[in-house]
Amino acid sequence: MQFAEFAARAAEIEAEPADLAVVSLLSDLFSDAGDDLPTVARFVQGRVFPAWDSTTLDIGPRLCHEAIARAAGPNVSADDVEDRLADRGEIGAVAASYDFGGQRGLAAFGSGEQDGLTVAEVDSELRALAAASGSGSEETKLKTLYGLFNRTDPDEARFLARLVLSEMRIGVGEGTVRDAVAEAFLVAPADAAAIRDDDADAETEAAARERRNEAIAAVARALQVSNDYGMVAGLARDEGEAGLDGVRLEVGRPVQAMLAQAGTAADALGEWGTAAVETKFDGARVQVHRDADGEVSLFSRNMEDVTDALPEVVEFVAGAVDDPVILDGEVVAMDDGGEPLPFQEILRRFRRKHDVDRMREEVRVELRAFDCLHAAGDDLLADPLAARHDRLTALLGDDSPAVSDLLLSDDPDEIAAYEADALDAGHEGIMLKNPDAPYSPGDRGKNWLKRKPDVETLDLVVTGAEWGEGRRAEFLGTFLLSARVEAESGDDAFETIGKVATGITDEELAELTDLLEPEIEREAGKEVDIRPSVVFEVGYEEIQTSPTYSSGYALRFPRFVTVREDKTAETADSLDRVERLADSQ
Ligand SMILES: Nc1ncnc2c1ncn2[C@@H]1O[C@H](COP(=O)(O)OP(=O)(O)OP(=O)(O)O)[C@@H](O)[C@H]1O
Repeated sequence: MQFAEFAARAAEIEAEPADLAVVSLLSDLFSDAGDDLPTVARFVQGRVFPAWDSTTLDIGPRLCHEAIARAAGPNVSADDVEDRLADRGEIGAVAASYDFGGQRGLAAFGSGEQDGLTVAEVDSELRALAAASGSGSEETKLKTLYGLFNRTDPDEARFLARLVLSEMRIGVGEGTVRDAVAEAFLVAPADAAAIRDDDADAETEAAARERRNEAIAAVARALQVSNDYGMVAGLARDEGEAGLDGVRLEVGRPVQAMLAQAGTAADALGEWGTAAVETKFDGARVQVHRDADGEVSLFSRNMEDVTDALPEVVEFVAGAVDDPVILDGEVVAMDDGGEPLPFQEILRRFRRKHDVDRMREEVRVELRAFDCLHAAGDDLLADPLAARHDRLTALLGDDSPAVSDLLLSDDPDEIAAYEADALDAGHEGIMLKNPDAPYSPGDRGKNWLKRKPDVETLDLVVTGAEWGEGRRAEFLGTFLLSARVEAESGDDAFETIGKVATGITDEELAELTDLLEPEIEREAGKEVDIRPSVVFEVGYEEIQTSPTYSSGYALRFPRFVTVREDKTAETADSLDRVERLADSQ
């Protein structure tokens, strides 16, 4: 498929306000995509790599602006691009506003043959770009990107710019892609017609809807297990539902973590009669994969590969497990006496790429596994928690400290005593889980409840900052924070809620500046806009309603706690949560 064709269809989808019509346009695009189907299914979501793959293009706004400026000609600088961005508000519109005068024009002038970019070419160039590393890689990336922009017309440039910055924003979320895959390849045309036809009789329509829902469920299950929209789209087309049903967990390919809601023992017992009670460890979520060759890999809750940062967990698993497995757990920091250390300590180890050996001496980490998703060829997602936990104990041993103790109880007093013990031992609280529930990846449902007495903090996204003054002039100082507003389409928005400047040491300011500077989108005097990507955990006294910030709320006495390196803008706290916390104060 020509990239121009992809861009035209993406523009059409973006302009379509009705959700059902978007699914239908997307389904047509998938049907027409031919060999490029997997790539197109990723591109519409602003992805080059599957969701499970933590490879990134690693292109910050600055690099993208520079590439656009180069392609736009010698009189255009990255600053000009940023000025236009301030005017137009969106990188796609900025890219489309320049005339890159690409090769398409030349080709049309010469042979008349089409020499435009193809979807496959854009994909392979971006993949090559992602693989560039080490010294000189910035320049390589810039050249590749410049080369691509140079060959685009304005419509293509719009979507290329958005794709490289992972900001596709055409109103296509994961649910839309799921429904469109089902509609394109699994729903019979007669059923699709019956659902659309206002005059279809009720029984026919209900039966058609049921079949459509079954098809969507088959796609959803395959996506949960694989986190690969491209592969699932291809399978749905080539092998139908039978192909999707055959998708299995693959050791080495992470799945999304099951999440928890806040809740109490009374909630748990009222709902399930008996609750599975566990310690809530104050660490970082880790998914452990050990393949048939004994190779161990570790992933964060964002499915990012953190294997190299945690060698002692790798060594422990390699020594303790003989079968291929996927385990879910928490990695915790311990002091020399085996007491748990605060969460901030584990963050000094997690995702670390340098000085791992030195840090290993400073902060000791251990695994606390609490779930087993796969063991020795068996996928266990659909099994009840109690059975999965038995499997975990069988693997690691009954009294292994690496396995969470699981208490099955229907007695509120017993649960209260368990909670008191957990807190006494320095843990964060307890988890209450439905012992009969399956493992539902990515789901923050009611089957896992978390209970912690600590004052609440918020995980907010940094969307702006101000350069400091005097001896802090080289550092970003005051940080503007935003809460996430979930959109059906998947294009989250971010609404401001406050600024934080308290609780940060000079050393931290330098680190935060290094972290945030590449994400700067615009500068005006001392103020900068920052691409939503870094998450701060922030404490506060109270949440107030306030007209000062776009969320309608403000934080009283906000203070910086830590950078949530294990979170991304998409997993930061939502405005809904802020509202709930404000209501419950
Ligand atoms: N025994 C356990 N079972 C499940 N999760 C646990 C357990 N012990 C600790 N956890 C951690 O608790 C997290 C859920 O609660 P918490 O609110 O602390 O996390 P969060 O990252 O701040 O928020 P959230 O996960 O709700 O977005 C899990 O993601 C996991 O990392």
